[in-house]
Amino acid sequence: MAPHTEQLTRPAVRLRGLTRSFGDRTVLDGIDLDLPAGQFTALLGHSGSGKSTLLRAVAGLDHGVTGSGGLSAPERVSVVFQDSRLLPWRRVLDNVVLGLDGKDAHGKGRAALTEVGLAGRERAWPGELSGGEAQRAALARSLVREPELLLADEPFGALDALTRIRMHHLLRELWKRHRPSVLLVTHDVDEAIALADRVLVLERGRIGLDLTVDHDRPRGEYRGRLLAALGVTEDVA
Ligand SMILES: Nc1ncnc2c1ncn2[C@@H]1O[C@H](COP(=O)(O)OP(=O)(O)OP(=O)(O)O)[C@@H](O)[C@H]1O
Repeated sequence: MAPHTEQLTRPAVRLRGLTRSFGDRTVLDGIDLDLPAGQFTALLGHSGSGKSTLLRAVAGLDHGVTGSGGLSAPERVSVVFQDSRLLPWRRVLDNVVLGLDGKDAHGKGRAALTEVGLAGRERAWPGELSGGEAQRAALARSLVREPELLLADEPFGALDALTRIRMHHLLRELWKRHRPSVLLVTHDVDEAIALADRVLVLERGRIGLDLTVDHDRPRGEYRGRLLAALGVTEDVA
């Protein structure tokens, strides 16, 4: 990915009136949203609120969406899911460069694996990796494609707490270095505040809260507002 050279002016993603229904149930109800280029955005919401549906729409994977004003997203989009989706019958490096053209694909793949801390594991089989290592490999597979937009659907949801924290650092570092736009779907308010510069809450098919996070301010300020937007009180009897 090219180093960050431009200001956050040009929207990478632009949604106008994005609507998605399944039968008579409307899950996304006319969403208007701009994601500026290079911004790290997290999307929170209750289970079933439509987070993955929105992400799939932005990824161009859902042809059932409708909209009054269209949907635009960059050409180079990478998606990372909760499971790494590595092909078990291909070695790690081959997974990372799968489908990649160009004579230096393997060199780029090795560099990406080094960036995510997997140098030396190029010839391992996916089954030999831990959950965290597999997600690192999935991130390398995304990176090597130099995405303008990285979509991540609960990428750390299946990891233990310590591995999650390490992965948070890694993702934030990779983002700072390469500056793709990121849209991270998560259930975890603390993860959203730790990683993102903007946190959205999806509620009844709309963006119910749109919060800009200043990382120099105490996280508690944001935590309370986000939990309240999700209808959660912090008091434990
Ligand atoms: N292909 C589909 N057919 C029918 N209903 C669907 C389909 N995909 C999603 N839905 C419904 O749309 C709603 C939103 O689903 P979605 O997976 O986007 O929620 P989510 O916020 O990502 O949930 P979670 O946090 O549990 O992953 C759910 O009620 C789900 O059952």
